[in-house]
Amino acid sequence: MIGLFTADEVRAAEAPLLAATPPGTLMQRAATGLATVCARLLGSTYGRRVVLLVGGGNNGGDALFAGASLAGRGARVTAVLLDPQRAHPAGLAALRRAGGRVAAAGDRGTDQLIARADLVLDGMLGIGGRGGLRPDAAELTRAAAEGAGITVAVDVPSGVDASTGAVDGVAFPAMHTVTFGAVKRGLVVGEGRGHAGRVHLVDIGLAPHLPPPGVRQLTDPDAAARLEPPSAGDDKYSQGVVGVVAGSATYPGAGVLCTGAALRTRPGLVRYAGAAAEGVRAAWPEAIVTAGRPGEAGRVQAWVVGPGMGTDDAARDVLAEVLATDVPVLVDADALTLLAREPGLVRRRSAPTVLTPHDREFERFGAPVGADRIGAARRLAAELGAVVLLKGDGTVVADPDGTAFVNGTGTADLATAGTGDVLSGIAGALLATGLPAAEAAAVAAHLHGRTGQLAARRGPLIAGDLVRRLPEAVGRVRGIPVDGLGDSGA
Ligand SMILES: NC(=O)C1=CN([C@@H]2O[C@H](COP(=O)(O)OP(=O)(O)OC[C@H]3O[C@@H](n4cnc5c(N)ncnc54)[C@H](OP(=O)(O)O)[C@@H]3O)[C@@H](O)[C@H]2O)[C@@H](O)CC1
Ligand SMILES: [K+]
Repeated sequence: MIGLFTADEVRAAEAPLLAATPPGTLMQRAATGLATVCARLLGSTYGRRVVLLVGGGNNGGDALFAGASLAGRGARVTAVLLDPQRAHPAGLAALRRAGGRVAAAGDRGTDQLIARADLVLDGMLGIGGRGGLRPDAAELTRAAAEGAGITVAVDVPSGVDASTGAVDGVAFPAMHTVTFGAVKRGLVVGEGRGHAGRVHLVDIGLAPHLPPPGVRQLTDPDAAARLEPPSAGDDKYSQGVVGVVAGSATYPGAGVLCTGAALRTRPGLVRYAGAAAEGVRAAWPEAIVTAGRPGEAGRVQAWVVGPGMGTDDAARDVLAEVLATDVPVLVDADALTLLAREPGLVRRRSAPTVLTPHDREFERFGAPVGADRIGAARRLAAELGAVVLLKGDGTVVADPDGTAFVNGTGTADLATAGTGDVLSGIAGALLATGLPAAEAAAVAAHLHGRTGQLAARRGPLIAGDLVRRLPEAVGRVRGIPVDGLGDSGA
């Protein structure tokens, strides 16, 4: 698992390390790692134009030392200083010694310099940044956004809140972020995720000083460890039976997608109960289908309730019936709308409940998501005593006990009708296996994102493609090579 940390946690961890190492050691480690990544991105350094955007703190110091290293390898490096009086003196001296040039923000020609750069390094502000970018920093950021060069952020893209990912106004649009010692939460969640690009972690020796992470990201091996294949003694019941209540007679699609996703994730046994029975039976002869109530479907180890089921009184009664059971329940879509009117239905449960809102559904529970997505998901989870899977850029899963996950997989192609129904089916199947609810939700988000990445490689995807590609994606997460895809990366 990858630990995700706030700026304060990183600062606190740095303190003993700074005290135990000679002055400047950590910055040298950071700058060396940064220069290595930049050189790799450039391919060759000789003659390449590099512009450093340099703020008055240590983030600027990192950029200056890395720039000195690139200048030493033949790159044509110019530092643009936001505040010439406060630029890191030793870093500036190192850059000058290596043959780098220095300009000030606002000098004539700075915009053209940035526009023509092969690589723009953002060392304006890191974990010391507060609030929206000041006008001069915002101006340099705009120039970098318009240029054609590779954009690399030092530690954190300037303008992104390192702890929450919030962006107030503009922020540096990095294709790559080279971060030091620990992955900051703001690089993987909310608006920050889109500004950070690919994240490269440079080891500066911080790990032993970091607290146990309260927020984590799953890797493929973490997900694989929770997607155990059936063993020789398993039968169709022992893998966990999942029940699905989704879709309506007029719109059976949600029931078909949700049931299909559950079957393809964990093909033990799926029971369907509801008005889309006919459509589900036709699509999935493997499922056991009833047009009756959930109580008539037979015993299950987890329920999925909500997608496409409507919000009328009958739907409300079905939801109440499912929530009155003593097994884990995943509540999605229409059932979230109903639950927001009657949150007591979930508070009185003893078995785990997982809620899977997007932002508008979340807001129905009383307050908008706001800029701190992890904080918002944790608040609602604690309030309702339920796991909250908040969909979005960097889907957040929050457990009522305070632990949380931020998903690291996925693609913008997943923003299409029915993909949420698929996620619910995957998560329901994993809940039925007995995984702790927050882990089931986090693994489901991971697998759903990987499946989307896989499906999107062959062109625009629709939700049904995800269902079809799920077995391949499970194999891939487990590290089994998939024929015909040409590489192993996502
Ligand atoms: N500590 C260590 O051992 C190590 C630290 N490391 C590096 O140091 C970084 C942290 O350095 P830091 O603490 O000096 O703060 P930093 O991020 O440079 O920002 C402060 C500057 O930004 C300015 N500024 C603030 N808000 C602003 C705004 N909205 N708009 C515009 N400007 C704004 C602020 O101005 P001021 O408010 O003081 O006027 C000040 O000039 C960290 O991210 C990592 O890169 C690595 O070398 C590894 C070892
Ligand atoms: K930065």
